[in-house]
Amino acid sequence: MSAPRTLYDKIFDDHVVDRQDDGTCLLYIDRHLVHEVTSPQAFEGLRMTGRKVRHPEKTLAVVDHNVSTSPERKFGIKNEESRIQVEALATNAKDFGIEYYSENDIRQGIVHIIGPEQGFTLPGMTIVCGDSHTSTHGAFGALAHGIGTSEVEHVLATQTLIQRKAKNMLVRVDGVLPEGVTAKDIILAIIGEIGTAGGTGYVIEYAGEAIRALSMEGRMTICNMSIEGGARAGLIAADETTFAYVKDKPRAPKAAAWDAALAYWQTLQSDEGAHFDKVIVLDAAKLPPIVSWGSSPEDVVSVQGIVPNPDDIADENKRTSKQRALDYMGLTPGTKITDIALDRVFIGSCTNGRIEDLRAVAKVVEGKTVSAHVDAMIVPGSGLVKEQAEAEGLDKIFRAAGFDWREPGCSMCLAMNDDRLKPHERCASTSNRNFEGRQGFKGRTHLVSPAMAAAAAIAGHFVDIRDWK
Ligand SMILES: CC(C)[C@H](C(=O)O)[C@@H](O)C(=O)O
Ligand code: SF4
Repeated sequence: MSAPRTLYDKIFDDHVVDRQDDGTCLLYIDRHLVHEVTSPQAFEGLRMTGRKVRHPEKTLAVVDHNVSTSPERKFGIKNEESRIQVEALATNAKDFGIEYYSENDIRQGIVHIIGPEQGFTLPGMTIVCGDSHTSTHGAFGALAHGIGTSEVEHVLATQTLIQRKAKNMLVRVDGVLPEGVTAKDIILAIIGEIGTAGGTGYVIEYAGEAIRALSMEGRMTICNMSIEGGARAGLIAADETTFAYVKDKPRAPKAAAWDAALAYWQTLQSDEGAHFDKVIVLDAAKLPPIVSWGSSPEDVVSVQGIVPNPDDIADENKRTSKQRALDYMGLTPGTKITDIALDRVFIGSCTNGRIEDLRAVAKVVEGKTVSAHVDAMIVPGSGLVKEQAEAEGLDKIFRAAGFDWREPGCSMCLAMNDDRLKPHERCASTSNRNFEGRQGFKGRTHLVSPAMAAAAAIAGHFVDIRDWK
């Protein structure tokens, strides 16, 4: 009998093409997603050396970061820099024979939303993209992680990647989530617990009753933010929920190929007794809705809490950095989280821009009105999410409540397109990063779940969604 292995061990082993004595491995890559920001130099590299893309059919390109989310975008991108980057990807995709979703294609959207929608993302695969939030795809029991531009070129040319094995971490979330508490709150709580460096050198497998109970959307939210916890990737073993989501997706295997794939996918679980180098256990029943107060995703507190006091921190470096975060955020220690007033609300991103997120928002805001001093926008993660939301009449609910309903893209998750905060504007955001300047120069970001962002838009300040009527 061979030693018990983790899910990560199994997927890794199944993709090793070559293993050197020092542990350096060459891994086969099943799927490569490409966006406009990290690919131009990679394609340029291929051109300069006269190389082709090894497997165009295992590569999919989409524009997301730079696209405008205004309906006007069908008349062309105004911003010169963005237009050049978007046009470069269109040209590269054409020249190298790669399927490409332009901003006018219904299938366009954030790279980590469109992969799963198309069935391009499947269990057991190795998936890479020149983007840190590639960890999202781990929700399907796939080994998925971000790579740099030189690695993008390497994968384009060879369909392989040089990797060393990471360590195994298990995060087990037991129990049942209380009403109003979501996948976003679970992952924010985990990052609050382990810190942004807690996952460094690890691949995290999420397991336990609360994880099993999540939809694919919720699982993607969790795996998406593995990177904010410092991990190389996040994984959730595929199960009936996964198979039901994947089945009949455009690129999923069909007929006999489906049966064969399913038989393999069902073997992809951590074995009983498999070794994890680090184990964290959380009780879902004890989790509150969470709000970030600082400029790091680990700066989190319960919505019922207060802005913490850096003076209470013993470590001097940490104290200084948290004081700086408070100054940046314009917050005073001791302020109740529910007393923090907002200027902007952003609902979207690859963390929370899927249909289930929009349904949760609609449930909160139906028949209500956005606060007079809040500017609130909702950005579907893809054209298909937008189409589905509109088929369900969600756009009407959003518009009637005073939300701006936009075209798909990364939008105000990062200040790389027209959607951004003005200096000192304070925003409740469903995205994943709250670094200084992330949503715009001197902008102030508070990370929350979609339901919490929706309630904050209506009330004009944070409210405990568990009390929402
Ligand atoms: C622009 C891109 C390279 C970047 C990433 O790698 O994550 C972006 O998607 C982000 O979320 O900061
Ligand atoms: S939505 Fe945000 S986190 Fe996701 S890929 Fe785009 S910029 Fe990165």
